[in-house]
Amino acid sequence: MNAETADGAEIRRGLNGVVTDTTAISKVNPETNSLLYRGYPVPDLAATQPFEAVAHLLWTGELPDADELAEAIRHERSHRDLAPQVRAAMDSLPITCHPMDAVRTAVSVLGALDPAAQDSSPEAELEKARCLYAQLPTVIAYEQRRRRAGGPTEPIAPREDLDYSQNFLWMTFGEEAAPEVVDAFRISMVLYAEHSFNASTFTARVITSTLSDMHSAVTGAIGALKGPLHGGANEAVMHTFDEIGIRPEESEAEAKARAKAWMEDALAQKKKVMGFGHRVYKHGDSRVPTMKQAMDAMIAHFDRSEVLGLYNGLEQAMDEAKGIKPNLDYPAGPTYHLMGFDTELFTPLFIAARITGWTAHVMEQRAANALIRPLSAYTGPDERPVPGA
Ligand SMILES: CC(=O)SCCNC(=O)CCNC(=O)[C@H](O)C(C)(C)COP(=O)(O)OP(=O)(O)OC[C@H]1O[C@@H](n2cnc3c(N)ncnc32)[C@H](O)[C@@H]1OP(=O)(O)O
Ligand SMILES: O=C([O-])CC(=O)C(=O)O
Repeated sequence: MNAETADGAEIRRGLNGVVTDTTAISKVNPETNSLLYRGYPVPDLAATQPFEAVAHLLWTGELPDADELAEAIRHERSHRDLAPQVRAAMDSLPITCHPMDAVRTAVSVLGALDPAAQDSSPEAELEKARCLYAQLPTVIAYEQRRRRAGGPTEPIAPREDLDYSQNFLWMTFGEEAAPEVVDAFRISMVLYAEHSFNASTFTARVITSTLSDMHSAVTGAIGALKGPLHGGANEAVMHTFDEIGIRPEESEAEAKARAKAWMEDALAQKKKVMGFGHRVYKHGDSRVPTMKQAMDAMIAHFDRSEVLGLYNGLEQAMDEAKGIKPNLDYPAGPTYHLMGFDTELFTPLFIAARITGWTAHVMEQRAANALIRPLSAYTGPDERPVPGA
């Protein structure tokens, strides 16, 4: 819904359609329904690359060669531990708080503890990015365990013999995940890693543009990601599935019929259903086919065809009624559910992936900074006297 100011300037609400800057990090192309990270098609990266290589690509602009990848893997594995103050801060929070609040707090503490927090040189920023990416799985896995334990608990220590995805699942569940599960998890990380000027990345760039520090930018970005119109949608998708009812004894067709009826009713009530629609993609999210394949693999692995019934029922009814397509959060939610994560942990998993994109944007913004400060059209009262002045 755009408007005009009194002197004819156009107002683009929500910055809809406004190009605010350039970026060399990723290209979202709704015309061809494609997404490139540094020029590489993301489905091809998801099919072939470890998440460790994609992180390196986003930060440096190039895929690592064998030596660089070995070094990236070594760095990630040796920077997973948390300072005791981080766990103490998390333990001081009630488990009734949302895990996004706990992760946001942990990042804030990590920033406060970092002796290089105010050093924004490219070398210091890259090191901060790599450390945050290595530490966030430890934070998130601990938050999952703390919630399940009902309060402070012993974390499961990271294992240096496991890669990023294997170790993430190990620290969360205390057992080695099946290779199919590890691969689906890795794919989700690659797909969630980066998406140009989305709301959370833009938030990180706005904060950086004031010459604030990287941890502050990431803390703000987490706040932006939490909302259900953005990353919070993956959690909201699962709440929809729960509201419809997940019945493992049910056939795929029965589940599909119930989901279709639920969606028809929701749309008749003019509800917004999370996991559908996108500001940029209007003909489908480029990442959904790859994530759907990963979800299908989990459905087959855990033998849960009723989840596919719910998925297809909602998608079909939305398409028939409004032609609105699913976004990445739609297949990601049920995938994380099947892997065993609590629903409230889904958006923190998005953080673990997007930390790579956010920090790449912080570095790009800083390298060619301009304070981000748009204008507004004033609609309050005309000038008037203060009583008694
Ligand atoms: C990884 C990500 O962050 S992807 C995004 C995750 N967010 C969600 O899934 C939340 C649900 N989706 C939405 O709210 C929207 O599609 C957004 C916010 C993502 C994009 O929205 P915008 O580009 O601002 O479009 P807007 O919200 O104006 O929608 C345009 C029309 O489609 C409808 N629409 C869009 N999405 C949905 C939806 N999920 N359910 C029902 N109707 C929808 C709107 O009601 C509107 O209809 P109208 O013109 O009759 O009023
Ligand atoms: O691009 C957006 O607006 C939201 C999105 O899909 C993402 O951040 O991955």
